[in-house]
Amino acid sequence: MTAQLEYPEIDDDNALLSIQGLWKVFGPKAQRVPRRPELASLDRAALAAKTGCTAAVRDLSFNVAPGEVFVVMGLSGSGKSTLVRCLTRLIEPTAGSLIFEGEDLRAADEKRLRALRRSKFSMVFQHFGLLPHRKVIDNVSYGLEVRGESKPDRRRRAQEVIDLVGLAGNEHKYPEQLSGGMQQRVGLARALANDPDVLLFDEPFSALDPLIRREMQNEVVRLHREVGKTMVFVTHDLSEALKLGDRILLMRDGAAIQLGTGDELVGAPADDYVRDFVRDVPRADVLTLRWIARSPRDGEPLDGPELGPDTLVREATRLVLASDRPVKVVDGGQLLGVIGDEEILAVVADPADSHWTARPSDAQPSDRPAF
Ligand SMILES: Nc1ncnc2c1ncn2[C@@H]1O[C@H](COP(=O)(O)OP(=O)(O)OP(=O)(O)O)[C@@H](O)[C@H]1O
Repeated sequence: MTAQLEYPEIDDDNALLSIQGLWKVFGPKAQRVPRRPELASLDRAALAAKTGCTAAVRDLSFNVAPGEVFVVMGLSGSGKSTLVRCLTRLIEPTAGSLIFEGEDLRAADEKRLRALRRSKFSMVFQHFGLLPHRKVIDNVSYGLEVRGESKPDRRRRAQEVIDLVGLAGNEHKYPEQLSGGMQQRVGLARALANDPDVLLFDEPFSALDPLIRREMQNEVVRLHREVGKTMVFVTHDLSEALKLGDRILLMRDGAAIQLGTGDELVGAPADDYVRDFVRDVPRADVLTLRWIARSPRDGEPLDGPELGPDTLVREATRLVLASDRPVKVVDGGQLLGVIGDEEILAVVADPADSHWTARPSDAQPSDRPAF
């Protein structure tokens, strides 16, 4: 049985970014596809065969909360890059609405869009996009220059973000003198220099080797903690998505397959596709106690140790196995359920390829933000 934990959606009023019915169709007479149900309902391959069109993004609706790290994940070709470019209309959507801070972005003219892209959004790309003939400090301050800020202001702000991303001492180097990881730090600093409301990342670390990649992921986690920016982060890497994302949108062939927190995707996959996707994830590192707590049985002692519902199974394992009493899962003084060896071992000893799903828990995700 699958756990049915409901995380309420962020409603439109408190969303920073609200996307409704978004489509991007490439190909001849693309506009007709979202409008005509007999075309809109075709899967990607059938649509391509019938019309020559590709639905890169199909009928996506979701809200992004202020301060959230929203991850868009999917295999190559699933539509991630197209989606993230549609958000600022670098790619013009075919249908749907885009509301940012209450403003209808699809109604914005070119001038307004340019201003928004300059002041509210910053993008970090896979291939850094640095200007090779400019020093680090001048790459970082480029956006401020375009915005017409004075040289002393630019320098001050550039230095601030260079320090923030750990590039101090490299201000006067040229990009080619830096390693890939350092170049991406310049990309990050440049994106932060504008003090945008939203940072958009398109597979920023895919070109980096695994160690540097992990280091840069940690850097994003740290920066998010320090500057608290809203982030939309595109990746095809599940572990990256789980590490960074408050919520993850899993896409396939342009459509949304599941939107949820990492533990929801792992604990309650929406279908076999998601189940396959998360099959190799070490569940004990992702699932929290709220997923495995059960109601106490008749006569069971309730004087065991207490843990919070957001404790990872991995962190609770030692205590649960060492305790001769069931561990109580307690939230704000309220008993949500108990956990014994059986519940822990079902997760920890689970072979990677078994069809595992969390059991329903009495625990309520009451301490989650109201998404
Ligand atoms: N300009 C275009 N013209 C026609 N088809 C396009 C265009 N851009 C993207 N597509 C198609 O749209 C689909 C989604 O592409 P997109 O690049 O958004 O996917 P992705 O998930 O970002 O993949 P990747 O990780 O490989 O970049 C693909 O089938 C792609 O071939």
